[in-house]
Amino acid sequence: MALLATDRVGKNFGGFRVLNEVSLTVNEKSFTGLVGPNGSGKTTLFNVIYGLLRPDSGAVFFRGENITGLPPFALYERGLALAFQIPRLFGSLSVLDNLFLAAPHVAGTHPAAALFCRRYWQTKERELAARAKEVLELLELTPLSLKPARELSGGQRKLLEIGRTLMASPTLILLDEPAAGVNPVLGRKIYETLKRLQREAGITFFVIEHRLEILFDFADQVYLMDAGHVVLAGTPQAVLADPAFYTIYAGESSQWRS
Ligand SMILES: Nc1ncnc2c1ncn2[C@@H]1O[C@H](COP(=O)(O)OP(=O)(O)OP(=O)(O)O)[C@@H](O)[C@H]1O
Repeated sequence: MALLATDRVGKNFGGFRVLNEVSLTVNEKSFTGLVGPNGSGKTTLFNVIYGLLRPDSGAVFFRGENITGLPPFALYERGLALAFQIPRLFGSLSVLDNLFLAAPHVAGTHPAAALFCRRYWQTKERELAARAKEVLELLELTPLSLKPARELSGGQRKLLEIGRTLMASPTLILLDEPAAGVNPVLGRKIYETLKRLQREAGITFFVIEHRLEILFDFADQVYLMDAGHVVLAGTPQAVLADPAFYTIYAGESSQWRS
């Protein structure tokens, strides 16, 4: 069943067509990859899905609901989270505090709320602590809980960024290049963790990746974009067996641009 769907999404930047009638679906509990050469429109599509950009045409559906143009916080609360390529962490705060700050439905510390809803906040805090503990265990970051985020290695920061998305117990996580900037062994380890989350927690992943040699070992389904179009879709094996894949990666294709 389709958890996420884009229906003929179009986006122009100053007369340049960056997304052209992009229609795709991400099935529930799948590990779906989005690949394509530089500038093919992958990040723009993620930004449209995540409400960071408004499409010029078309629509985005999440669990059957039209979410086009909804802001990121509204999507996060619905179970759709995005992990940025460059982790957006608070460097001087601990790993644990970075997780706390990512939790949804935290309305802040209004004095009236603190005074009159004490029991509510105490329960809320206990729930948050339990969730953070779970997330740290899932990502094997427990020993680093109290370390300031700026002292983490590149790979650990990526895991913490993913951990921040997990605080909302999301149904779907969009990931922009989780293996970028880390060595191949760590890149694979990150993917193994994601795959475990897919299997054990039933989380759906939609992942942009340039490191195809890693992604293709983990994805169930892959979309290939070129010049703003989806040009191939299928299992990694099917995509690799299609001559169009090699033409595009040889940089010969721009015939779809309009
Ligand atoms: N805010 C913007 N204003 C103008 N043009 C933009 C903007 N964002 C992206 N573009 C252009 O849109 C095209 C698609 O960019 P996008 O970042 O979506 O591609 P991508 O497939 O994610 O590339 P990469 O793999 O290099 O990250 C590029 O030509 C880019 O220069």
